[in-house]
Amino acid sequence: MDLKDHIRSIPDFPKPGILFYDISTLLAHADAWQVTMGRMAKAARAHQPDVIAGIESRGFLVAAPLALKLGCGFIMVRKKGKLPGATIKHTYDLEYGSDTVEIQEGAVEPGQRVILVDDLLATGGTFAASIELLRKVGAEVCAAACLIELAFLKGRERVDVPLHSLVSYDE
Ligand SMILES: O=P(O)(O)OC[C@H]1O[C@H](OP(=O)(O)OP(=O)(O)O)[C@H](O)[C@@H]1O
Ligand SMILES: Nc1ncnc2[nH]cnc12
Repeated sequence: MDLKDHIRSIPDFPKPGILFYDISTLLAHADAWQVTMGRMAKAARAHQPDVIAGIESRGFLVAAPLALKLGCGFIMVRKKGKLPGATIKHTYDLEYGSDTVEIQEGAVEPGQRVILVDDLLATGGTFAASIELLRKVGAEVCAAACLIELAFLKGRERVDVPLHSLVSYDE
């Protein structure tokens, strides 16, 4: 199955000049979602993770089912101000705008193998910031995975762990 057949692209969202890759159509298609999660699980399993970390919000849609499929725990990398207790923050640039991600201290046991998962890799700022946060709380980030890679933005160069993407766009 070609997953691209199930991903819509919408010009000029959320800003002029941005071609937005919309996974709503893929998630709404039972077979396409099943195939997506099967492929991601196959790539992820090889790294023998203890924990799957998902990035808010679209990343949760992929990361939480992946954790269930692999029998791993799931932890959240969230936008600022959403997590209770002691947290660590990092601000970074997006393809459109900027954001701050946050993780709870103690979210992982020191040395636990964590795979970081998001729906889409654009400039790589979100992955790079989240990897930094996970390391600060003692995780061993063994891999990263996403459904869509915008290869022309070269975000992969900012990710210093093995990165799996299921679908790649060159423009
Ligand atoms: O590689 P980058 O340039 O950092 O961009 C990728 C990030 O941008 C999108 O999130 P967005 O901030 O739109 O939030 P959402 O998941 O809550 O929709 C996407 O889900 C990734 O998390
Ligand atoms: N072009 C894009 N489409 C969908 N989500 C994104 N997140 C960052 N860039 C994006």
